[in-house]
Amino acid sequence: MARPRRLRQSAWSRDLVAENRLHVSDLIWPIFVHDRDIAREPIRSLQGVDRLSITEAVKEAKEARDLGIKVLALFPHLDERLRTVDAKAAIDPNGLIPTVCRAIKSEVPDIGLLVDVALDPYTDHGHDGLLVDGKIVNDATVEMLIQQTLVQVEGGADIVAPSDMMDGRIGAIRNALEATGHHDTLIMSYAAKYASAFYGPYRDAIGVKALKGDKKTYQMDSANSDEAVREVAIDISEGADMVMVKPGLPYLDIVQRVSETFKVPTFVYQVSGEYAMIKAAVEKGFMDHDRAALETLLAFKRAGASGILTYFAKHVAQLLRN
Ligand SMILES: NCC(=O)CCC(=O)O
Ligand SMILES: [Mg+2]
Repeated sequence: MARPRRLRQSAWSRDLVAENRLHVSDLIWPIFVHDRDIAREPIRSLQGVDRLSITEAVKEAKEARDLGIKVLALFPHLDERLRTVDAKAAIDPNGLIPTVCRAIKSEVPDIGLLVDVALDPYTDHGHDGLLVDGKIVNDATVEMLIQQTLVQVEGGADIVAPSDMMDGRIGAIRNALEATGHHDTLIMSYAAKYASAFYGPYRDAIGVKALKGDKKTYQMDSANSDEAVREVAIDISEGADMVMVKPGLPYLDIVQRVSETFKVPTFVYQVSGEYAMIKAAVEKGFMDHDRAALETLLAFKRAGASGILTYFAKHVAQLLRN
């Protein structure tokens, strides 16, 4: 008689036949850095996540490296006065992110640094691109993204991750990297990024106060799946080394479809709202923190993800080590 339960009868037999496993090297840890003189500042909507000073970010990079985490993703929280309609702080060679990259690379050269390429932390309106007459203008934004890429790469970033969803930016960034001798810089494209309600706490983390309108003219419509395949195909053809699907859990079907269709390294971002939901439910006593975190991360592996950006990364790296 077929008794699938035979294989489930003990921990050792379940482990023996497990089809997927979560490893610390699957994790990319996003951290928030600010330009203030405060070592750590809690983020109200992201329990357990703080904005860090540069010194503190270097300390965390060392701890992450020692835990076996391979890559940190860096996100800036800028002083209000540096957010402008032209987002010029994004292309400052001595800006916050290039400075953090230099600081981390000088003390922890063996951890990979992934930087975001998008204008939302730098604009006064909170959009990822330049806003002209109520519209996000594509090609002028791409020119800015090229400059933003180059200052970050010159600061020491290893992976650039355009999260803006402008058309043509992967090709333009790849050409600029080649033309400036940065042949080895990796591009992880946020190729299928959906206009999502789950980014709320992230906006709080980077200090976007009042987003004007929404991002539906550039981020994808959650109704669509074929469109994700077209977006990924374009970004690969333009020179992306790795692609990303975002958010994570509500888009597992897209993760699976992209990884199966293209066979390129496919990453997934377990975004701030997904993290915050688990934290809130745990706080209410509705579920177990570590089991919920590990189960969601394993689900991404099962769907075919090569790696996961998650605010749980450091904690889970500690769990996996024990
Ligand atoms: N470009 C990075 C993000 O938009 C992160 C979103 C989130 O964690 O909600
Ligand atoms: Mg695209």
